[in-house]
Amino acid sequence: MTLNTLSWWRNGEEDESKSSASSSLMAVLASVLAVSIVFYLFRRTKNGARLLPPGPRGLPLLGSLPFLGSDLHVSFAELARTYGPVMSLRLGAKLCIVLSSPETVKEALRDQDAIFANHDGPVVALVQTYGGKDMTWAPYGPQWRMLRKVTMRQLLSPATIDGLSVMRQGEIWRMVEEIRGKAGQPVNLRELVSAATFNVTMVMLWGASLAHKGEERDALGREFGKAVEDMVDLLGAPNISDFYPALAWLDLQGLVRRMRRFLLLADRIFNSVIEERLMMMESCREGDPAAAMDKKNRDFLQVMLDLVQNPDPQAPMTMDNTKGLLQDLVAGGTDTTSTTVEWAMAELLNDPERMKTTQAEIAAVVGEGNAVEEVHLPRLRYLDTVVRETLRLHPVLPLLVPRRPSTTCTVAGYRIPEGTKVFVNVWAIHRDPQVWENASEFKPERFLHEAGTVDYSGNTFRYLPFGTGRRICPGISLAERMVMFILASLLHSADWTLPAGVAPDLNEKFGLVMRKEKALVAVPNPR
Ligand code: HEM
Repeated sequence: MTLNTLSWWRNGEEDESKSSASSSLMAVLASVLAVSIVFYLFRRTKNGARLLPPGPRGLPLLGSLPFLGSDLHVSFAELARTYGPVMSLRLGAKLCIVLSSPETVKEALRDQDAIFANHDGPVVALVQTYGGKDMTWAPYGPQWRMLRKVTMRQLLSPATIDGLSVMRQGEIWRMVEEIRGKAGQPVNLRELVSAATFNVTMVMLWGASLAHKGEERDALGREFGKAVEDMVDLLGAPNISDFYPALAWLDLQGLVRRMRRFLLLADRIFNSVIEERLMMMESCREGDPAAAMDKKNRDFLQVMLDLVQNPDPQAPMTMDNTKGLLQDLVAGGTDTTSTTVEWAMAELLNDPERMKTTQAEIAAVVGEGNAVEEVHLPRLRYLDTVVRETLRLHPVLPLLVPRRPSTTCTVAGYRIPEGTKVFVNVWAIHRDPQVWENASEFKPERFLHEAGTVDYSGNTFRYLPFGTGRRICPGISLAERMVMFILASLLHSADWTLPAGVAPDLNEKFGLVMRKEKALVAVPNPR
């Protein structure tokens, strides 16, 4: 093209004066080109990084989109073998970076934590959260800080979590009853566990409003639980609007429309529980002692509404923030927890010896015939390693929540431009044979030997099931407790086997939350 352009200039040369004008113009063009090159090189040198990270070239307009399989984490891991632990590629119009080693993640998310503190949310996330009024999708800034502080201090603090243990226990014991009633029959463990997790989350969120509602509350749980699962799938669905932001207004796949339908349902439920609670609070103020809520056992909703009504001047909380946080806690707390339990059960069903070891420990700590209680959990050390190993092989968010650097920066000597979408391939790091011995094997014992060196804190960059840095999951201690409690209760209530003729399978299905491809079905045999 350059040659053609130049020949176009030459074709126009008719006499000497024109030729000299043309020479001057060529000189000007050459100077502009030279200055641009120097400026370009200088910009790259100033950032300390000369180039974008290596990566596949891709096609014009489409980038690498046509070449990626449906399991994005696996495609990224395969490409990283060729291009290295910092890789760049285009997905449609979007420049993306993939980090796939403990060193590069540490350099980005710890050493440059503030730059990488924005999540890069999909278009549908803003619809789901009243325009980003929640914590997960809020940009890193004052609103996020306020919501994070409130959540850590008031909702997910050890005191609040302890205060709600009786409520959790009640729900899990109901699940155990259901299992006993189905002895010898195949049970869909995904449905059972996600219903139980959802009920536990609901009682923690607005338990006081559910205390007397029996069947009505179970029906609500089923309807809302299924809707939340679909909503989480929508958050992870590939969306043309995310790859080509200029086309977002067309909503070509109708994903925004689907998210709006979910929001209508969520809003109806949130508004009705909030209105009911506000009426309760009003009666309480008017002196009706039956309406007063035990201060110690306040559920999450009560804590949030108290904050809306008596705002902390440094952290003013609005009704939209309340509903946004409810969305975060429902989405963040249910699917992640039940998916982890399902993977752990799938691994143990695949490994009967380790299933026996786990059950023997639970029986020794809890006692045959007794119900599991949360006080038993700290003594279940082997079960703890089973959970850690499950989260290593099956990190529920295999690419974490993508980040968006707020300024151009450098990782491993490469330039990471502001505004790119940065994926952290935790799945690949957790299965990297250079990082883990016998990386693809399920060996919980490795965590007995690694005790104290590998934890959930996000400071061990080869193990990041809850992420790292400022955006690390705020629900770690609740998640740990719920996963352990549900698993211990399942394993103590029955001897589980796969249905006759069914082979163990551990196939994954990629999504924001990575589930088993097929729901796990198993038979609870009386012990
Ligand atoms: C096994 C269960 C869970 C796993 C594996 C998990 C994992 C994660 C991960 C990987 C992130 C992203 C971190 C990052 O970007 O670095 C995250 C964020 C988050 N999680 Fe969890 N999580 C679990 C349970 C929970 C629970 C029980 C809650 C609350 C009830 C919760 C609430 C959140 C919230 C609100 C965020 C967004 C934080 C922010 O943007 O600042 N999660 N979680």
